[in-house]
Amino acid sequence: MTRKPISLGTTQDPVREERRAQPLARPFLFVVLHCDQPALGGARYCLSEIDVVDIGRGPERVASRVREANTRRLDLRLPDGTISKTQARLVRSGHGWTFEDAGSRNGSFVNDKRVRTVALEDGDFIELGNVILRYRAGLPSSPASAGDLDLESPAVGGFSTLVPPLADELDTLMRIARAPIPVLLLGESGTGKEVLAGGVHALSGRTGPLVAVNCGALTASLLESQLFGHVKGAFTGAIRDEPGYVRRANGGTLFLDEVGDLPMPAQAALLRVLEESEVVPVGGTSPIKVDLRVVAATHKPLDKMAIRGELRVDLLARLSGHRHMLTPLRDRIEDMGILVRDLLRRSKVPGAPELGFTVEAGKLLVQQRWPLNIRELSQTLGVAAALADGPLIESAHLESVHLESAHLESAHLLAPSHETIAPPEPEEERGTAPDELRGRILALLEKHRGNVSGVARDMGKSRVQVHRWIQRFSIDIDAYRA
Ligand SMILES: Nc1ncnc2c1ncn2[C@@H]1O[C@H](COP(=O)(O)OP(=O)(O)OP(=O)(O)O)[C@@H](O)[C@H]1O
Repeated sequence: MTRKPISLGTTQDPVREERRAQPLARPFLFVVLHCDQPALGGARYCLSEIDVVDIGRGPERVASRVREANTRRLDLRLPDGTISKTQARLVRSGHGWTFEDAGSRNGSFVNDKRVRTVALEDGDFIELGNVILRYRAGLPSSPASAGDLDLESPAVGGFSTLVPPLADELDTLMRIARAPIPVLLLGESGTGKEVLAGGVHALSGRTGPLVAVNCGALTASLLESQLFGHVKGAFTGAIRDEPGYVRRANGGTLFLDEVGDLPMPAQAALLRVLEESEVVPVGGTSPIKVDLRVVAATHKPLDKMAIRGELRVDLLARLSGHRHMLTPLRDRIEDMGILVRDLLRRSKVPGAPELGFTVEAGKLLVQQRWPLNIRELSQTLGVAAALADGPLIESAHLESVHLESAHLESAHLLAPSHETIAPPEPEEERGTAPDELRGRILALLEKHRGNVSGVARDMGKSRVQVHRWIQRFSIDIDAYRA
């Protein structure tokens, strides 16, 4: 009988070996955004094996690596009529890179300044025609994430990124997703934890449903019934059997959203389920087995909460099979093109033309710090798309970005950083509580019969700002126009 050789961990499998390799800091060039054609998404090119990058106009975005004598050249073609055939060149100089305009028709800009030759610094934005590129001097990347990547089409739930260190973390999460390991998603509000929870479920191969529980909304008196269900007649009003969240997720994924808001009694109850994999419905007598995969998410600092006694340490340990920290949008600006493409597609009215941006508006998008992350970007684009008069969104349509982000940013810098991973909730208007502000807007909409310009005038605010508030407070404006 022949025996298969047993792997001792020192495998010859090149894919595994590659994944194990330590990340190295490598230079990258990103195509961040085609302002007038955001549907083109973005791309990244690793510069570590390259001496020169030539950039110019072409029929489509395509990069080819060529070796000529002793020079390793990357030729990058961009589909933009305002870019010259020979637009610009990046040349390796010592440990860094120099940008050179090649005498282009419309000029080249680095960080908003027209340039001929300039030594590039980490994070510099390069503007060529309608295309915004970015140079990063040294991003940690494994051999797998150091490859060139052109992302024209989206990937499953939240797993798309051009940024190498994020790609490595998401690759780990994708592999974890297929095992029944509990996953804890941490990150600021609006970074996409819920979207990623959906992605983890989709990749898990589990055939049951994804059931989301908003932990902050569990009520103490109904807790057991909400989680574990009840039998008919268990209490007044229990007119039929109810399975509850946990049993509904049987064979699928239980998503514990805002797990940092879980009341103490619920923590004990959940811990029991996770340890024993069975529940007893309220009014029931025997335990029922459940097959669960748990994904939890929060923007709160759970470790600190556990130290302060606000979260049970044993529950935290149970939830933390694999921890994944989501990156704030400001630290993955290179993904702006692929995010904008997906968000615009989602808010597109059927039959309406594809929207793009003027270069000025595109620059605003990549220069903001987005304290409320992808949610804020999504809302901003929703309003801008509604306000755009033609095929291009202009800076004026993104006006609220200047106002609110700057406002929140200063609030964030002053906030005590130990209380939350996230920036604080937005101040609606200085000195105004959200309910009060909502009431004021409703009264003015009534007065002006749904005319937003009238409301804006009375409040001394821009129309864009009022539209944002209307969207945030879920006000049905048509009801006032009738
Ligand atoms: N990768 C993505 N691509 C496109 N849209 C995204 C992505 N990630 C998040 N979004 C959008 O951003 C918004 C916020 O996402 P989500 O609710 O998942 O964030 P969150 O981190 O769970 O927020 P919170 O902590 O406030 O609950 C949603 O509208 C979502 O559709």
